[in-house]
Amino acid sequence: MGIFSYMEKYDYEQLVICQDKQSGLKAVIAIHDTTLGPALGGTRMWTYASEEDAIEDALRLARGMTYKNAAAGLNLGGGKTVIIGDPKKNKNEEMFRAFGRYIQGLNGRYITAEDVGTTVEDMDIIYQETNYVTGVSPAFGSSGNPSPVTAYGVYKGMKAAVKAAFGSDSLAGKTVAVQGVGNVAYHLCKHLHHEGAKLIVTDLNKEAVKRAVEEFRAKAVEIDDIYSVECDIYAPCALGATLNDQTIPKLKAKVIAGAANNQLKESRHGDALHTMGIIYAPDYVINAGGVINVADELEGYNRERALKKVEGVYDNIERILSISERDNIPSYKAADRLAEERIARMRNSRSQFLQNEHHILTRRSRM
Ligand SMILES: NC(=O)C1=CN([C@@H]2O[C@H](COP(=O)(O)OP(=O)(O)OC[C@H]3O[C@@H](n4cnc5c(N)ncnc54)[C@H](O)[C@@H]3O)[C@@H](O)[C@H]2O)C=CC1
Ligand SMILES: CC(C)CC(=O)C(=O)O
Repeated sequence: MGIFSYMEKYDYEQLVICQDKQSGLKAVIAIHDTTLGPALGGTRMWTYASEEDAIEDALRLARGMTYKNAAAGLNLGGGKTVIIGDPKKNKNEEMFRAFGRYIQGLNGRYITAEDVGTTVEDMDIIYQETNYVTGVSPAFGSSGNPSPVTAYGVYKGMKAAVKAAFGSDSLAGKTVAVQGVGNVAYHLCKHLHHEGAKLIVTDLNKEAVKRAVEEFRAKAVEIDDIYSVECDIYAPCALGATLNDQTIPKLKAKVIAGAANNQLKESRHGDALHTMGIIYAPDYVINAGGVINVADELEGYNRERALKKVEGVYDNIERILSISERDNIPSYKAADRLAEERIARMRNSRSQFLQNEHHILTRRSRM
């Protein structure tokens, strides 16, 4: 499908292609929907197989942010950036300065933060060029790395999903298979270990696996074996699309609850999980802790207030799973419905306001 047809199909507002020869910056900023407010979403740096793959990833992730921010009750729209490159080899200061100027050029329509491959230090550099960046160092009055807070939200959401599946939200004695033990999952594993869960982990990065084995007595398995291990909960915490035709038939877990964005390869995979009776905590609802945390910066950051809001992920997952059960619909559909209804209500109330304003102006011109 051509880019314009794809953007039209899912109602995207804007796609910005940024390049800076000197620094090697090649970035794609996708803004999906700003009905609720400026588009907030992180910047991912990744080596993509093709430019088309990078654009598609930016678009898909941006739309996910619209739904995430709406479902979390934030007054923010959805956007995301991908920078094409290897975060271990291709970063430089000029690149993030150049990127910051592109963000500034959007004049507040898009606000960024961390995602896979970018760090607080990168945000600090962007901050030299624009105020439209969050997740900057606490030294600047900002909230710092969002990953531990995302993990806290995933932990709370996992408990709500476990309650729906097993009748109690305790994770003590439960076995959790964690795919990817990076920034978010490391902190998630800490919470799970502390509550007495047993951990099975895998990661492409052997150092990350070693740390989880040593600190949390996790059992390590090979990359492809994580889907078929005996466990109660599968926690996808690496990249997207890991719930697909190949993996779903292998799953033994009764609950899927993890941090990764865009876990379902296609919507029909969410339908398949529902048919199989697997409780799926919708990705953008359970992993909203990070964005809830950085969004708090927009009101003047208060850690305690932010964490309180993040605890609401438990209630949100509980609500969505109960709608899913009541209406016998897949949980991803229940979540999409909540997000879409909120956006539609706000769009409607805004257009009502404009209509009234128009009415008053028309009357005035007759006086
Ligand atoms: N950092 C945050 O606050 C948030 C992150 N997310 C999502 O959560 C996921 C994880 O994010 P982070 O922890 O920040 O990223 P990260 O890059 O620190 O961790 C991801 C880990 O997954 C590993 N990995 C990649 N492909 C793999 C595979 N096929 N099998 C096993 N391991 C694999 C990587 O080696 C890495 O250690 C991403 O999908 C991200 O978009 C969502 C919301 C907020
Ligand atoms: C990392 C977050 C602060 C925002 C984001 O991009 C996300 O939730 O995926």
